[in-house]
Amino acid sequence: MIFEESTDNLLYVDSLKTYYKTKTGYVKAVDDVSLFLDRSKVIGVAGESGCGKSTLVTTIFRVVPKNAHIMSGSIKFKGQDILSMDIKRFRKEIVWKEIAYIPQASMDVLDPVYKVKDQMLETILTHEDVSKAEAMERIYKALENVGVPHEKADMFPYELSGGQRQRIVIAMSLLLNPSMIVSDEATTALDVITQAKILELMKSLQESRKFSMMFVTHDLSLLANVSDSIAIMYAGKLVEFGDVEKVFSNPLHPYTQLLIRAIPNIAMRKKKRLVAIPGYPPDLENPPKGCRFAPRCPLAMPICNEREPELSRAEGFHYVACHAVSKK
Ligand SMILES: Nc1ncnc2c1ncn2[C@@H]1O[C@H](COP(=O)(O)OP(=O)(O)OP(=O)(O)O)[C@@H](O)[C@H]1O
Repeated sequence: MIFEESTDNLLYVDSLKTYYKTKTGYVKAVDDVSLFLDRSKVIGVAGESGCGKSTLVTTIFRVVPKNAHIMSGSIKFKGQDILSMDIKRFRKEIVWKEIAYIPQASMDVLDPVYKVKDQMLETILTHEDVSKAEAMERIYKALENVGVPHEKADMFPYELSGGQRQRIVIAMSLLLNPSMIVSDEATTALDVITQAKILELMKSLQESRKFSMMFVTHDLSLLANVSDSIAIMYAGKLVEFGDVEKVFSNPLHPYTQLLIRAIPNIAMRKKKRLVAIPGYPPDLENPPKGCRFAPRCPLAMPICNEREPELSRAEGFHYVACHAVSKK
């Protein structure tokens, strides 16, 4: 247990291991990950495709594929272990009501054969004992909050644009006033202008409604303006975790440094060339013995190929798992 549990923690993930069983072994998709999210705060989880972000999210929601195994660890929400909770109770009391989900593809939440209002009604009526009229009033208010006209409630999802659908999913996620929203690449499929608007909307709703948010993305640049803390994942491991200002102004892990240097900056473009990270992430069925980033790391030392670095505190709320940093 690296982080001491506190009453400020809304979500507390401790030493979580979620592996996928294959014909030849186990894919170590989330491998000993610990992190926390405080009440009314935003955590950004970033890393390249395949580093285990979605596996972390599906483990929290208990919707992992059949071949996934939670090997060890725990996830606490408001102090209660949600992995060992009875699944029916979890679905009734936690999903949507306490933790809501905004996925990358809004169609994963919106059923194409039902009108928007019918899906929103169902979300309310399966969890709460309110009249249909009351529920409709809440739906219109929720749509207003995300800038979608009332008449769109009578449409089918395919009659709406991608941005409108994403706004509706955001409205749906807030219908039951959850304490936490998990957004998994929720803006990735949108054009940059719509993406910026949706991000702004999510941030302003988060500030006014004071829910916590886990914002998962492969695009680190999106996190600077929305997050309070940042968790960087690499090949199933958490390699850096800390206060957003600290991570952006003083990235400690060589992988985080490269990720930040890979962010395009229009103002800097003439002076600085973008740096692509050489090589590929390892095979998670047979990851390297020591640090999983060592084969791509410009600072790798012999110990990095031998021993796995542990996440440890650098200073204040800033943690890193790197032998080169702990040697400094
Ligand atoms: N059902 C599965 N069976 C076996 N391996 C899987 C399964 N689902 C995912 N994986 C593997 O687990 C690892 C983590 O995948 P995951 O989808 O969690 O990563 P990610 O960071 O969310 O990637 P992306 O951004 O591309 O969605 C990858 O190596 C992936 O190939």
